[in-house]
Amino acid sequence: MPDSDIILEGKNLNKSYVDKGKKLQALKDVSFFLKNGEILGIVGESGSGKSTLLRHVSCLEKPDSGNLYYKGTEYTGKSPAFAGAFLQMIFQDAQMSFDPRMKMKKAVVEATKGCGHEKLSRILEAVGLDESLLEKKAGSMSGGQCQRMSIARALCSDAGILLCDEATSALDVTTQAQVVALLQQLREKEGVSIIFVSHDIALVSMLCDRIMVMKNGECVEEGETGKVLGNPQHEYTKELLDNLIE
Ligand SMILES: Nc1ncnc2c1ncn2[C@@H]1O[C@H](COP(=O)(O)OP(=O)(O)OP(=O)(O)O)[C@@H](O)[C@H]1O
Repeated sequence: MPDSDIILEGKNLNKSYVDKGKKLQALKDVSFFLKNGEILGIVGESGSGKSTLLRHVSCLEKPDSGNLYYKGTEYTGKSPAFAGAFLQMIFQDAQMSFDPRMKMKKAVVEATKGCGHEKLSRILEAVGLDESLLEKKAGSMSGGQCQRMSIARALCSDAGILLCDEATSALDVTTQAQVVALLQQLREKEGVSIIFVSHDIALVSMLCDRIMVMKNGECVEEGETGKVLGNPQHEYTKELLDNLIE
């Protein structure tokens, strides 16, 4: 694919935190790219910097150094609202991401600055939710329904990129499979591009076109899923795969 197919890019991102007087570098010169319509998986053990990277990509945090680009235009240091026009985060606990006092209809339409009814109906159908759920509040919906609704909310906003942070980790196996199938379908039918962060390498290998492996804030390996998993170059990737087989 030519470079013009790259929709999102991060170059040499660095971020340090000071915790109890100790400096911790959570991102060490991390670079990545996401092509249009691609699903990029980011794997790595707890604390490797996956969520930190997504928070930077979505402008919830600013890097100490490094640059972010959307379709070749730099957006480093812009606001989360600015980034929200082209990307949306999907979190692990979808229920918590909704105001418990608010009906879904208000929550979704408000967050998307008045998504029209026709579009909302089409998106609800695409994510496999009945329109009657719009009258419910988050507390009276299942985890799977809430996660689908949070994906619907993201799609209503016209963002073409979804950043999924352990988005299926809190779901039971059946619901997890349904949400994964939905993400694949959204990529095929709606051309959505996705970064899928997970500690579950088996799930990532099933869903993602490319994989990036993170360890201690660094990207240690990156490439097409089949190539990385079929012939891992880094010891850490080999370890992750060995753990999977055991
Ligand atoms: N605001 C912060 N202040 C201090 N340290 C932080 C902050 N945010 C993240 N960290 C540290 O940065 C490192 C990376 O954390 P991060 O949450 O990105 O890892 P992760 O790979 O997403 O882990 P998990 O899979 O458990 O979610 C961790 O050591 C974490 O404690």
